Amino acid sequence: MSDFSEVLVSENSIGRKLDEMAEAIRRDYEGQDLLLVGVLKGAVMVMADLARRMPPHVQMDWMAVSSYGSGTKSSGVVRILKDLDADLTGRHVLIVEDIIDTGVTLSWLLGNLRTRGAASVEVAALLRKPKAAVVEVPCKYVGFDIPPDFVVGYGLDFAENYRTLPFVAVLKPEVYEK
Ligand SMILES: O=P(O)(O)OC[C@H]1O[C@H](OP(=O)(O)OP(=O)(O)O)[C@H](O)[C@@H]1O
Ligand code: HPA
Ligand SMILES: [Mg+2]
Repeated sequence: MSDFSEVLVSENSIGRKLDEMAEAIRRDYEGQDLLLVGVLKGAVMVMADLARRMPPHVQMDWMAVSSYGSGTKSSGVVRILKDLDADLTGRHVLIVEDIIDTGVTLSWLLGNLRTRGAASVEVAALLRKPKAAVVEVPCKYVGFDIPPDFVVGYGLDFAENYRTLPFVAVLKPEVYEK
């Protein structure tokens, strides 16, 4: 029996949306020094696919933060597990995220990165759950607004599983309630 109640965003729709987002980003940052900051682990897929649509002087760096642990509810406490290698002074930074759910992670991360002297700090997120927002986060590039269900796939996990799926699906509640 499938663990999913529905495929919410297909592999093809993700590809087409990333084409649009990448074009907007390329246009907005043309001729500027752009650093993409991926938030591990969830943003691995979106970062890899977005970065491949960027010109060659766009750079990537990674930060690992975690607030969900192995469950489906935000702990509300964000921990840095790995910090950036890059110095952000004077750089245009675009945080790349898989999902904005409560907004707690990004709101904390924006606050943190904005203290590091960057020329600008903006956000690109593939998914956003407007009805789950606890904190409003300014997000310049959004792929899809989705309902407040727990989703997995394309980098998103439940207890580290399902990240490898090429699509985004709604996880049946009986999978995480057992
Ligand atoms: O808007 P929020 O409610 O804060 O949720 C969004 C964050 O939660 C997930 O990360 P998680 O903490 O599960 O770590 P992971 O990326 O390693 O799965 C996701 O990748 C986002 O970073
Ligand atoms: O819906 C979600 N699924 C997986 N990880 C998440 N982290 C925040 N929201 C989610
Ligand atoms: Mg997670």
